[in-house]
Amino acid sequence: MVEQRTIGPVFAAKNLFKSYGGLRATDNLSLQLETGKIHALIGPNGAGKTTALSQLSGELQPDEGQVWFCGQDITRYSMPKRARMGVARSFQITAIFDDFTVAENVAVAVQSRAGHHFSFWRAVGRDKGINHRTNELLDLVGLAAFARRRAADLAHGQKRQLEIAMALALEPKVLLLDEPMAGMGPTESTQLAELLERLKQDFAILLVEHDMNIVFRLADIISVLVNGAVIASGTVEDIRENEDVQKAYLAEGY
Ligand SMILES: Nc1ncnc2c1ncn2[C@@H]1O[C@H](COP(=O)(O)OP(=O)(O)OP(=O)(O)O)[C@@H](O)[C@H]1O
Repeated sequence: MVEQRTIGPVFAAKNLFKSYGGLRATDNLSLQLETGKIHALIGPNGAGKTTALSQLSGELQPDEGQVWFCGQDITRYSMPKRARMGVARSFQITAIFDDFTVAENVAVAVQSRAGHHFSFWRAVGRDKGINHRTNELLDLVGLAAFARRRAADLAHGQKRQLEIAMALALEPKVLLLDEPMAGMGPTESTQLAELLERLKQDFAILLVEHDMNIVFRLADIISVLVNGAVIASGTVEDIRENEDVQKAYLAEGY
């Protein structure tokens, strides 16, 4: 678990811009993430959510602006470097090995964090420290009962739980979650929402999510993107009542 707390924002985007030809996909985007809070980024299709997330994770460089993590300007750092520092993007940096068991997948992630990248064939499953941490993570995400199951045989929602366990193995401070509920039924979504509620006290979380019920349930702060720009930012109540937001969503036929 992450014990260290940072006062103020752990992670911040400052005045990001990104254009594709004449199209401004990110238009002066600023936002802040704090430990213990879920900040949801919402907006109609094509509003620029994925483009924004990619600049935060390091997959994409902004044309202008900065990304800060724990007081450090990380704008020019690659995605792997940011991940090593503690900025985890789910669900794109974690690749599940289908033929490994659930526990083996988590153990590989734990071991890679511990720095044994090249010896995992020999040591996975034999190192007590790694096994202990693996079991802790499986408990945390609710997969302890499935530890010995082949990863390929998990249900869709359980794979998402496994991906979260693998992301947590890297001991991040920031979780950037890219539509975690996509493709899930109501029961699986509810389970994942409960997991995020359990996790949130220890992390600064950015949630890009289409499912408004989930957003309204989980978010402490919501920022609404339209044409790459934040048109409103505030609490669930602020955003529900905001006329510009209602118009933007109505225009899209929501
Ligand atoms: N590589 C690219 N080249 C050109 N245009 C792009 C590229 N990536 C995104 N865009 C455009 O930038 C805008 C924002 O796209 P983005 O995928 O970030 O939106 P989004 O809010 O994530 O959409 P959705 O909710 O549909 O996933 C869109 O108009 C999109 O067509």
